[in-house]
Amino acid sequence: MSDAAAYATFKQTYETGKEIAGKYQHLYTRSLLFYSFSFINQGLAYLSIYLIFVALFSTPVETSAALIWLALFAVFTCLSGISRWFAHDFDYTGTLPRVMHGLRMTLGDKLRTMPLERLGRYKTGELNASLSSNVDESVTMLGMISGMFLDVVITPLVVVTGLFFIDWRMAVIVMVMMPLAIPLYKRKRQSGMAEKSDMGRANAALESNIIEYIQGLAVLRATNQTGANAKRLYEGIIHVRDLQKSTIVKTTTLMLVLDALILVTLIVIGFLGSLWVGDATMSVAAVAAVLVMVSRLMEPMSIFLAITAVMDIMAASFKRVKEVLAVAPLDVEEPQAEISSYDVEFRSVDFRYHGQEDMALKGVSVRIPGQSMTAFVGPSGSGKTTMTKLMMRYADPQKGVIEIGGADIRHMSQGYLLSMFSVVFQDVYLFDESIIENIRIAKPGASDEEVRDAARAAHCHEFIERLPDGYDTGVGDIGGSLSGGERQRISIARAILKDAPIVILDEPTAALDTESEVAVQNAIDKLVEDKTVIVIAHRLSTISGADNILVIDKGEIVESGKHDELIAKGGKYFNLWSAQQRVKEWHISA
Ligand SMILES: Nc1ncnc2c1ncn2[C@@H]1O[C@H](COP(=O)(O)OP(=O)(O)OP(=O)(O)O)[C@@H](O)[C@H]1O
Repeated sequence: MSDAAAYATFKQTYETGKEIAGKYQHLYTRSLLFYSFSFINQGLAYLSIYLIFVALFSTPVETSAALIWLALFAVFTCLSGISRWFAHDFDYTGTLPRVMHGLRMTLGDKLRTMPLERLGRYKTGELNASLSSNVDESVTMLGMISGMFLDVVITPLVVVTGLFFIDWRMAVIVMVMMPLAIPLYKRKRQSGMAEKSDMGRANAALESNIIEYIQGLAVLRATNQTGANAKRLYEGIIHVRDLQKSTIVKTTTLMLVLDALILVTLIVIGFLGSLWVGDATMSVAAVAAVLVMVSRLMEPMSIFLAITAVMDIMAASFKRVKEVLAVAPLDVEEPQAEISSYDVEFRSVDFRYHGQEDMALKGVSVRIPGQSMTAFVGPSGSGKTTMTKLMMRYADPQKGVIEIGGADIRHMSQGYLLSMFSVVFQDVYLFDESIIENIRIAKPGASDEEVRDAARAAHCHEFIERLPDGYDTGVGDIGGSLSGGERQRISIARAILKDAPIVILDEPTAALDTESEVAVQNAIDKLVEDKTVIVIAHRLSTISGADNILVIDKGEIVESGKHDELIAKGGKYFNLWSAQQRVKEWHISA
């Protein structure tokens, strides 16, 4: 234990423990002090066994002295037990679950404020692992480890110090034998961290493979690809099994060697003790007491390597938690912005996605006037969605400024900025709650009547009323039985309820049949009244009435104007329009 590397590790573990404990640090430190006090008393209790034996082995037997030393033994044991009670899991009132809760809440807040672009780089399973198993492992192991570690260190130290007063030769034997464990410890520590990191990575990858496999099962079945993906999952399971096997084999071997070392110590003590009793340089009481004490140390010493494994798992798990906590939120610059309108302006905006070579947006400068309808058109991958994402601060552009109402959006809090937007996507996510709560999510606190009014305006009241429990029908109960158009209209009801001044429509009617399209279009007409409306459109016929059309190509705005102006110009828009007209004609003649 006096070895520098071991000391550093103990210190690091202590520091990690303080970090995990967060605002309960003082209780953690207090708990360690109580544990230390407990194990000092435990060592003293073991030493008092010697005094009891001396009294019992004397002729005649000194019964009253034996009883006094027994009382002392009882006092030390009680003090040890009581202080362990105060130390346990920081204190006996349940601090540990509070630490776990606190850490999860901090992680939850981090996910809420993390730039969406950064969030998108994680696999679902990775975040799942950080929030659940890694938090569990970090905190639970912290609770386990503090007591175990101090038990292994302090009790033997007290006993060995006491042994010097009983028989220095015995103390030397124990001091020589015990440090032999240090090379084992060092070897285990070196390989341990790498193993635990590998295991952590393999488990996170497996969790994310499982989630992706389950989420994508419907698509995989439809494309008859279950076999190929199951193979990836199977390989992940095998990899985790192999890592576990190798860790168990290594750890068990080292533990058996350590157990053997302790047994050899006992045999050496018994053998030399017998010789020294024989030449009258040591008493029978002393040999008996030393054998009892050293065998009592066996249990904590034999779990010594298990403790190092726990220290490694805790450090590796908390490292993953810390990686998530270290992601910087999008800063909100001071002073907070005051806005005068809902115009949206891009000034020389360049944006490149993380890890991509090509720019998604190049020198985009455009003003989208408030209370008007602007359409983004252009080929797939041209940057239309990226423009809408940047308005909501999905990420900050590498160059340029985005303003709303004349104010830089970096000067707006996330809550304020997002309160200005309603978005209707093609894919509508419904939470596993009732229909009414699914709509109310857009405006928590809205009354039932407000929600129903929004649903009526979005033309979904009728189909909701026909569901088994009307508005209280659980989305989980009806599963995928809502049609695309119905889901769209629920999404529009959310947007109507939110009543935000800027509405983004990501081509919501593109995937619908004609009947649903008419219903959804009616709902949209209600939603966009008096709003700044931005429509991402592939089918140009749906936006020919827009106040302004921006034609985007390879991240640049290449044309802008009204439909008639752009047609007259005979450029990119004209080509897109003509191509779509030709497709329509083919459909009619086919
Ligand atoms: N999360 C992402 N990470 C990396 N690259 C991305 C990401 N999202 C989009 N891109 C890339 O940025 C470019 C612009 O994408 P964007 O989604 O803005 O295009 P779009 O015009 O909306 O396309 P579509 O009409 O197909 O939706 C594309 O090259 C795309 O591959």
